[in-house]
Amino acid sequence: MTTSPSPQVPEPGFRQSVDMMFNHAVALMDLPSGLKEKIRVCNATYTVRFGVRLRGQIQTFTGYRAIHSEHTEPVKGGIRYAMGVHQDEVEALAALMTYKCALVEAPFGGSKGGLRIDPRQYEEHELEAITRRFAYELIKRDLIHPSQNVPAPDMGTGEREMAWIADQYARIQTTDINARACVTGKPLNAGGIQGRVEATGRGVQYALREFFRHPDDMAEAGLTGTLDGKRIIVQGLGNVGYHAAKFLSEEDGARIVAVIEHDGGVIDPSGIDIESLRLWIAEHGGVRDYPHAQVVPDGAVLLEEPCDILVPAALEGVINLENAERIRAKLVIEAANGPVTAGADEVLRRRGILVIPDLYANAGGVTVSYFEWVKNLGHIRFGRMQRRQEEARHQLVVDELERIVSSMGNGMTLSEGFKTQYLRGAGELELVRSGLDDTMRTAYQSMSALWRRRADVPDLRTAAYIVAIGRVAESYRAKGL
Ligand SMILES: NC(=O)c1ccc[n+]([C@@H]2O[C@H](COP(=O)([O-])OP(=O)(O)OC[C@H]3O[C@@H](n4cnc5c(N)ncnc54)[C@H](O)[C@@H]3O)[C@@H](O)[C@H]2O)c1
Repeated sequence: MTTSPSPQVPEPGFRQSVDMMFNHAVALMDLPSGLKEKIRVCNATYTVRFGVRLRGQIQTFTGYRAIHSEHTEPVKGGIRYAMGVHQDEVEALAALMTYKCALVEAPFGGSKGGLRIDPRQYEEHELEAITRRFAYELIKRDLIHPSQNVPAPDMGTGEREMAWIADQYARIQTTDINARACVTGKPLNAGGIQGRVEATGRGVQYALREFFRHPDDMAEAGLTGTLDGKRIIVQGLGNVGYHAAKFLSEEDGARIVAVIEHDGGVIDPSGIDIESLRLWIAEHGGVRDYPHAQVVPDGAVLLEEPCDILVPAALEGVINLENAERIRAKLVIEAANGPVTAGADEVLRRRGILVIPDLYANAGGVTVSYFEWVKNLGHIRFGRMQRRQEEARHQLVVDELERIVSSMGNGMTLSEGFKTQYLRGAGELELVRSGLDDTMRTAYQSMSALWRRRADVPDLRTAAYIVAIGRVAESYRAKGL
């Protein structure tokens, strides 16, 4: 492990970083400057403050819902529970949602929400009361609504919070037959879809598999072969990091050589057993004292260990101007949103370290959220065909889904993989995984092809932004502002 003094260079904030990445891309696009500005800005950010009586006194909470772009509605984006939540952060995350949805052709505009709270400080019944109150504030302003604004889980929230939100919506909007489609990431028994919990980590796996089918891109990173035996470091063993690490190690033969968590890191060059570590964290609240690998108190230094693939899957800004020169991965895949700052991005590029950008890498979550939303709106059950006569019914369902999707009038279609699997009578999980795989492969190909085709496009991130912004611009051209 190496250390060096921090350079005295100003680091842009998260929102400035996203703006800088956007600006790099639009500088290479032939779009009217007014339209560029319209696409860049966040349309609106709502701040709500509300009180909840807890432990005998009233506590006041602050929450946000940012709506970046309504070029397609509903707008979509997770709700984050963390102490660091603030307006700039939700606006940056909402902007990323706009570009992410456009890149993977999920028919949504971009939004994001957050509540400034440390969820670990509250009992479950307290969190339920706070979540229901926050949801109420958003519902009464149509900031949660099946056709207007559809949240999902993000850091600090999961199925449980989404179930409370869906239930709160149904209690208020008692006549809305589409109530279940007001939020995605719900538990199965509350209108969820199989494969949503794993979706973002699964998407990271599919993204890496597709990268390893592109020898020219691999050569840029100095990588050869397949995922088998590759050394991977993961930061954050939460929803995204855990599933990515689990699938990559169990199904692709990759070796997870280090894991970084909020209270430290663990390192073992021969490979870490992800299930055992996950269990330890669940029981002990962190990695400290984990007995089966070396534990390092300052986990962040493990970002700088040599590896083939670095998977930041926790916070934004963790690879920045302070440590970018010391990163020794060949490839960084941004499973989290915004883990590499705009300044660090340039340093990594200069040093030949390839970055697979967040707007693509973690798009698995919103992709499967789209399947869940369509399932809820269609009031159907995806599932295995029982009898021959059900074939005709399956075709009817596909036709109906196509009608729903095309009636949105944004040129979107159901993927061929999804339709084929559905007509074949595959189970819901197979359908979801095949649709996700299709989506991740197609999006990678569009991003990589543009990067290869245009000498002036410096990296995959800029290519991804150009593809995404081009689609948003096209939507404005077709429908007007
Ligand atoms: N959940 C999704 O479907 C989804 C979809 C797209 C993008 N993302 C992004 O992925 C990232 C992680 O989200 P998540 O849903 O997995 O959150 P999560 O809350 O499930 O997990 C986050 C993990 O990071 C750990 N962590 C917190 N601070 C840390 C630190 N300083 N160093 C190392 N680890 C730390 C936490 O202990 C936790 O295990 C976020 O950037 C989020 O926006 C999530």
